[in-house]
Amino acid sequence: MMLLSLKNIHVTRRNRVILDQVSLSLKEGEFIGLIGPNGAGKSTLMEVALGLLSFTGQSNLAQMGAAERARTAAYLPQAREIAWPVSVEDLVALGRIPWPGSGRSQNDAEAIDIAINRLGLQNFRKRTALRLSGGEQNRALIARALAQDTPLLLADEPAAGLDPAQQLACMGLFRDLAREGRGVLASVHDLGLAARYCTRLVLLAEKHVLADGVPEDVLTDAMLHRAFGIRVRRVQTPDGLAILPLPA
Ligand SMILES: Nc1ncnc2c1ncn2[C@@H]1O[C@H](COP(=O)(O)OP(=O)(O)OP(=O)(O)O)[C@@H](O)[C@H]1O
Repeated sequence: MMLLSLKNIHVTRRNRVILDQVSLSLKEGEFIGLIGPNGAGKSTLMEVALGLLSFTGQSNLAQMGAAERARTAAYLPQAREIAWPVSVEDLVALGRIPWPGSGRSQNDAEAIDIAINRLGLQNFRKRTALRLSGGEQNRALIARALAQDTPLLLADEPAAGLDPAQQLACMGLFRDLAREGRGVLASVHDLGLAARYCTRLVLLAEKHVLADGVPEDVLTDAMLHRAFGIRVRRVQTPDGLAILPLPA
């Protein structure tokens, strides 16, 4: 089933064209890594998809009412803001707001437990989220998105600020969610993580989708040089492809 359908997206910010003729679709079971240089428009595209920014073109999510959209797509924004001194458990429970019971039903309790366990936050449950480290707060916010229990998850640089083990756990979690039948769109800067964990990569640069396909077809020398101005060293490991960026 198609979960996300963006067609001919055009975005202008402060009289500057940021995205032009961008189309992207995502089906259940896919974990798409959105890659591209700083400023390419990855966050912009996610905000547009959710109807949070004005644009021309079509987004199936932006066409939905707020309640339906909140039950279809969870969103981890790039700015990891926790506004109040709530416990991790209460923060994660906020993900349940779109559902009947607003955090207090049996379903809510189960979804909150699952999210806390999958992010390894059991020992932080009663802690004030504002007093966690940056990486721990990030995991709590991913748990909030997971508790929303939506078929689609949009995550803006979910692995940013996580230690290497937590980066692997985070990417592994998203891969598992896709294997369980959800769809995940996540912006990723680490090309090796993107290559190993994503089912598909979409490379945004020069206002367009420069490449869209399986990782080995997108991460070509020519594309990486064009989009990032780098060359790379590739190492095949038993765990998949490792990519070392090098100056051109
Ligand atoms: N509030 C804003 N007003 C005007 N321009 C903006 C605003 N926010 C972002 N931009 C511009 O839009 C472009 C795309 O930004 P965006 O944050 O979507 O890029 P990105 O690919 O997510 O980058 P990064 O990898 O650095 O997170 C950039 O050129 C940026 O300067």
